[in-house]
Amino acid sequence: MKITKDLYQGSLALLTDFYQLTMAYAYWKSGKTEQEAVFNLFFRKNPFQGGFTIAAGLDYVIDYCRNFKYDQNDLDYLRNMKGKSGEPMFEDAFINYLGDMKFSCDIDAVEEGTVVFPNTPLIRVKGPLVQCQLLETPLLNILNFQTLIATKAARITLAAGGEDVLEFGLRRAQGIDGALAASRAAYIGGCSSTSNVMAGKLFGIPVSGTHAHSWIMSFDTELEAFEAYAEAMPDNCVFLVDTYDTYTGLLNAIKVGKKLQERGKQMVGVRIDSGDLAYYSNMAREMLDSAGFHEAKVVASNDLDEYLVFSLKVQEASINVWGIGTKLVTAYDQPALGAVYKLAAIKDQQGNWEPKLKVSQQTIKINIPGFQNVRRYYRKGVASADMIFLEDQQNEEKGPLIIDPIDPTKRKKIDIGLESELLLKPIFRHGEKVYARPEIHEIKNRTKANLERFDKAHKRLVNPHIYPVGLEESLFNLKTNLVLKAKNQ
Ligand SMILES: Nc1ncnc2c1ncn2[C@@H]1O[C@H](COP(=O)(O)OP(=O)(O)OP(=O)(O)O)[C@@H](O)[C@H]1O
Ligand SMILES: O=P(O)(O)OC[C@H]1O[C@H](OP(=O)(O)OP(=O)(O)O)[C@H](O)[C@@H]1O
Ligand SMILES: O=C(O)c1cccnc1
Ligand SMILES: [Mg+2]
Repeated sequence: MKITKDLYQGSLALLTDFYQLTMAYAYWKSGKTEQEAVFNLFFRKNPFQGGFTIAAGLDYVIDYCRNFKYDQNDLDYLRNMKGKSGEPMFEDAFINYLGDMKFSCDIDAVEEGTVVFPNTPLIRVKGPLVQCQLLETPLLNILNFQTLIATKAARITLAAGGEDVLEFGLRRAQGIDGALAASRAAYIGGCSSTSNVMAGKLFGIPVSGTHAHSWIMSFDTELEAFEAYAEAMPDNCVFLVDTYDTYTGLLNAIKVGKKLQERGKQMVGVRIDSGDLAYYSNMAREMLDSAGFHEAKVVASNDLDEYLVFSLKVQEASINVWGIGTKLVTAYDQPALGAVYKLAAIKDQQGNWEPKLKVSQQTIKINIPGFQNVRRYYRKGVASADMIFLEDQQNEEKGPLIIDPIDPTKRKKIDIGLESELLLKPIFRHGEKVYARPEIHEIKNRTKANLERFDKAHKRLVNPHIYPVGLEESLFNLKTNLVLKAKNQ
């Protein structure tokens, strides 16, 4: 297993776009490597046309930054890179500089499992320009995917109304790493367990599983297959009842369930993986109930997503547990979040922060300049607005006005004295971790608790009400002036 061994145990410093290294070299040649900069990572639109997003991936980022070091193999690889002329791409002194580089940034981030919205920084990286730059690609790689999948899982589990959702995605996930990261993020987003045993081992996620059609097909009869399974796994019997005929399958499951009872064991439930899931789940419930198996679960699977879960609920299907794979772990209807990482400010020779702006014809693509933080306000315990502000201009007493970054006619006055919290928490200071990494179960609980603090209107699957996120007035003015200045250049 050379590939996986190299992937997970070697240095990940080269897991980056080559242009980060060409820029790093050019920064070094220009004497700019140590100039202090601040970058923000944010996305522009909630995925799946939804009304919210769940932040995930920070724990990977922490690992990545703590281990950020070019090892000898990395340096040799770079030393051997040749330009078009056949000359080495990078001077030796630069390679040595990379070898000596020690991660020394300040990082502030939104904790995993937090509900987040477009345009607010999920991560703020402050430090030497070259280090901030080199972190762009890996940070985006990690956070884009895990945040996307955690959000998908949250949508699905909301649709399931608190019932168990089992993540079954490994076989159709985007490769090995995609599968592992997806299982982790799906758990954070609200799934109860994963079928991916390695994810269970690596992340401490509960693992669960039933059995496949092949198990049934390997016997002469379905009944024999159920009996043999019950013999082998008396405490873990979820019988897959649809291999031949679901009605007969249910009769067989009940027969074996009764035998289990005689042994003092309980059948956990049945699984239905084809056909009309509303019709067959209701049939299963009725048959199980009349046989006295009131506690037995009806598990359903087969190409499910949040919309089908919602529809099956409306149809009053008797499903208690949802097995969901492909559409969850591949984020089927939106395969990328589209978060970006932009320079927001740089320190000038005098040590003053100079806000930076990337202009664009599309207003949505103009970044928010300056050294920012985000404050979330709650009214009677319910989240009511997020304010992006310049960290050195906190003014709590005033009762700020927030202005929509895209449509400045949308404004909201925040009342004085509302409960509030800062969303960006200190993670690293001068390269040292200052954040206690929470357990994955704690993160999952945060997702649930966070979602409960938002109005239903933001959580519905289609046409959600847009949650207000705005720029504090002085930040809005700064941005507007910079845009006007840039356009007049
Ligand atoms: N009551 C229902 N309402 C809406 N969608 C449903 C309902 N029951 C099942 N579905 C969905 O309809 C699709 C049916 O899939 P498909 O056409 O592959 O049939 P199938 O039953 O899986 O067939 P096969 O037995 O060949 O696997 C699946 O995505 C399934 O989740
Ligand atoms: O449908 P998903 O959400 O991806 O969930 C996982 C699916 O994987 C398994 O069968 P598989 O699809 O491999 O075979 P089958 O459809 O022929 O049963 C399982 O029975 C589910 O149907
Ligand atoms: O345990 C299961 O039932 C399972 C696991 C993976 C994929 N489909 C089903
Ligand atoms: Mg299938």
